[in-house]
Amino acid sequence: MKKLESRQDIEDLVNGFYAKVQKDETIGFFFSDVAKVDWSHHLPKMYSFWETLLFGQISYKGNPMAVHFPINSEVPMEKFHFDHWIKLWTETIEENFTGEMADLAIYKARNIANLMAHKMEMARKMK
Ligand code: HEM
Repeated sequence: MKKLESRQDIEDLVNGFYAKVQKDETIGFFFSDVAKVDWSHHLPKMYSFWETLLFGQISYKGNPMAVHFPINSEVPMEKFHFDHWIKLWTETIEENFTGEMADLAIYKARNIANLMAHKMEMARKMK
């Protein structure tokens, strides 16, 4: 199987992941109904986000946590949503890629998702 090693690989991975997300019954509605995501903006942002995290190519400058708070105040983003997000991400990687970078992409996503789940829960408690 292929190593995760180029910008093109990241684009393929991100496209594959969000194709799953869009038709997913557990988390798809956050994108289509709650945030009404413009995919032509969101996807390139996610390519850069992952390129920055994995290859240290600083192409993403943003605050990945911040955009999720307004979504969370409309519809609670619960731990099980994040667990499901991780499941889809891990599946997409394992179906297409192998090697250290692929493992790192799973590891980093899991850390961020867990932190994000915690922050969303805290934000709901502060209300
Ligand atoms: C259930 C879990 C998640 C849901 C439903 C979700 C949903 C969304 C939505 C709807 C947006 C678009 C916001 C907008 O443009 O208005 C977004 C942006 C984003 N998400 Fe998530 N997300 C989840 C988990 C994650 C995780 C685990 C990560 C990181 C590993 C992540 C990283 C990002 C980044 C980098 C952006 C773009 C931020 C920017 O605009 O600079 N998300 N997310």
